[in-house]
Amino acid sequence: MKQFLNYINGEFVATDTTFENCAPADNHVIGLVHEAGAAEVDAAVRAARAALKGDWGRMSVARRVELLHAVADEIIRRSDEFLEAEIADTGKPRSLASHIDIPRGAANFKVFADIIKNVPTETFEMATPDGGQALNYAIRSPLGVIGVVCPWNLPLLLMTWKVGPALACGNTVVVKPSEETPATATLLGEVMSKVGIPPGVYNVVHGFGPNSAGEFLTQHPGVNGITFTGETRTGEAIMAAAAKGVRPVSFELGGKNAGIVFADCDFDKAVAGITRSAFENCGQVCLGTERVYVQRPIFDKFVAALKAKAEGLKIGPSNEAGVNLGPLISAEHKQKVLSYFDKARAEGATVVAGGGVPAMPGELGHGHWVQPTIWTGLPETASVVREEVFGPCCHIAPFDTEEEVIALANATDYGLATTVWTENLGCAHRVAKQVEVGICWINSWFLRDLRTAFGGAKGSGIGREGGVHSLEFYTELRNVCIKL
Ligand SMILES: NC(=O)C1=CN([C@@H]2O[C@H](COP(=O)(O)OP(=O)(O)OC[C@H]3O[C@@H](n4cnc5c(N)ncnc54)[C@H](O)[C@@H]3O)[C@@H](O)[C@H]2O)C=CC1
Ligand SMILES: O=Cc1ccc(S(=O)(=O)O)cc1
Repeated sequence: MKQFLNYINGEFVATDTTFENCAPADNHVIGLVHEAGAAEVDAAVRAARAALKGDWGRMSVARRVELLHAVADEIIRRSDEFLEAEIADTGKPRSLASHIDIPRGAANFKVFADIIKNVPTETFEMATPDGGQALNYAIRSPLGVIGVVCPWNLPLLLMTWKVGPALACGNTVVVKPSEETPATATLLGEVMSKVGIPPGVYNVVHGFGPNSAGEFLTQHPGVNGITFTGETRTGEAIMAAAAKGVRPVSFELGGKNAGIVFADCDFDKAVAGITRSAFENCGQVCLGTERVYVQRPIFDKFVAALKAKAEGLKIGPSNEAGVNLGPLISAEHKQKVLSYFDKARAEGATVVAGGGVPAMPGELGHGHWVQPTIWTGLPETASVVREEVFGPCCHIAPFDTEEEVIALANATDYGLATTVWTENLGCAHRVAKQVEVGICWINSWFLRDLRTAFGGAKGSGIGREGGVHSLEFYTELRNVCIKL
């Protein structure tokens, strides 16, 4: 049976406590994950600290950049292995993982290596009170040992989105992958060894959150900063842990994102865009659209078109040709999503599409499948309109005016992303300016340039990462003032 080991100080480390890693598609056991206890987490943090003072800490930026490019190249060279590992762990369609997860996993190393190579720091000349001059210039130093706590929805992509810039800035990392998806973080350990990243720079500790590796890592006093992607409630627990020692956090949390469709939109493009934003990755994307607001003149036509799209999506295993929708990540998450399906019905929803569990053949019957689901007719106070479901579902409501839809979009504690569909650029800009989110897409969704700022407003996060914004978190900026 496959064993998923911790990766500490350049070595794969087994422990006595293991748990099963199961495939979401049919629930078969993929392998055993070796859970890190407090001792292993401590060893990983100590190794990361030692590496900061060793070869890695002394390395030139040029050499660091070279090594990170080598990491990216090695991921691409082994992309079939990464792809198989990611598909087994998540059950997502092969087409999705091969076009998004794995290439982005590699790109995250190259892009941030190039940014650190090219980004300047500021200098200011100043007059001094004695009539002389002084020169200020800034130096960026690594923050130190970074704890990286990851979710399961885009395991390699979201982990490297943190590890790439952290290492580019000269930090060392201890990664805690989600307990649901241990494979690609472990495989990345092999890549790090192969290309010559010094021991202790990249460490992986497996396990759960509370009273396990996640908590041990975030409470460890040797961790200088914590970057986390996951649920808002978990963010609260991690923030409490980070308060001890006043350590900085960067949080990418949940969302309840609105899609806004104006009557003057390019109808077919809007339908295709909302289909993707609601159902891609089986709705398990923090940027996904779970609330759709459609201007009244095209409301009925839009609902009918989205229903046709949802019912046309092919549900099935990763390797089947033409599959659009995989399973949910776990039995527990399926229960959560189905409980929202029940609540929607109980609160008076009209079920336009789906609403249940598809019949799957053979062993797939043990998997965590749900139907793409659309509701209408609910008030804004309904559970599935207020709370993040993180499944393949959306509620569609009509609106009349621009002002009204902006108020509807903003009436949430979250503030991650919005997608707006209109041919009127003036309207698009007015909406973009007023929606309380970190990311606003116009006539598009999940179109990412890694140099741009990414993060959530309100309850959807703290801080921005991406491009030079990542440097703000992963480095300490020191001003040097020389009296000339
Ligand atoms: N804003 C963003 O960029 C993204 C946000 N998410 C959010 O993530 C959620 C789904 O991911 P999940 O993995 O279920 O999130 P989660 O919050 O349950 O778990 C995320 C990670 O935190 C760890 N963890 C849990 N409790 C912990 C604790 N007390 N201390 C330390 N670590 C702990 C888990 O083991 C896991 O590695 C959704 O709510 C989604 O919106 C997911 C992807 C991106
Ligand atoms: O699911 C959340 C999510 C998806 C993508 C990205 S990014 O493209 O790496 O910015 C971040 C979070």
